[in-house]
Amino acid sequence: MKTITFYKYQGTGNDFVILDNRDLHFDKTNTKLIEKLCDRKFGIGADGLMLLENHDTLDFTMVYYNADGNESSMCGNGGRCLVSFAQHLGIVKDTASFEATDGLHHAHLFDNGEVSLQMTDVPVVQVFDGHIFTNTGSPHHVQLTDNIDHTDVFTQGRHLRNDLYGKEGANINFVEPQGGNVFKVRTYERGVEDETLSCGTGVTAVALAMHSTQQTQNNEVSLLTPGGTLKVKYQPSPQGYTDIWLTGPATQVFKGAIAV
Ligand SMILES: N[C@@H](CCC[C@H](N)C(=O)O)C(=O)O
Repeated sequence: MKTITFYKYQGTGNDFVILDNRDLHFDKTNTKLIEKLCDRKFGIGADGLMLLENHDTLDFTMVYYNADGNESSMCGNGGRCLVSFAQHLGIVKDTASFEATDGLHHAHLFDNGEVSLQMTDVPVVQVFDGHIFTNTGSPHHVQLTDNIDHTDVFTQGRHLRNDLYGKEGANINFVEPQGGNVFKVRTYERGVEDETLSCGTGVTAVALAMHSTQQTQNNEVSLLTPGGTLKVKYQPSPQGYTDIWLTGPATQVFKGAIAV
């Protein structure tokens, strides 16, 4: 029987199966297997699966799949977890540089287990009547709500993801300002097709959306998600937002082997 050695990580409750694929042993075309490994009843269980692979000039390459088994766009919490995994493997110490689907990322690792990840620059934040749309490495819809604890994120998120964004979809974020520079956020993720406990590119989109619509004047905000607190820093400019950093915990949960 064949087994796959895996690691399970979580970043503010957004959880991932991670495989060390530096020897390229994993069959990336096996969508069904990726979906099964992420299945919470028939597999390990996760919001997504990542491969850590070699890179010619940087520390490593990140390959990201959603829980539905399909390769997707950037995952901010996943990127932070993969940086922590690279440190576990001894590939990096307290800084890292890697390539993901949206380009080059830099990261810092701190002694308290937090990881800061530089996100892609965001040239455009589109403000519509009732919502905001931006791409922070992944596409995000941001919508204000006045009772986030009682918002039906699954039903409303699924509806918006399908009816407004079609087959390609988008991630749907609900946000409620808490006063000061603090915002409560809940996210429906495409590819998971459910609410997750936190979404890194999602809270980044929320931070930029709140700044663009003058809900905050600050360059650093705290985002309270069901899985914990993340911080986003950014520099606004006439060209959009640059120097964007996502910071929060990234934790190894366990290591295991699964029969496939
Ligand atoms: N959880 C991620 C986002 C993962 C990608 C997303 N589901 C998509 O397909 O756009 C994050 O932390 O950013």
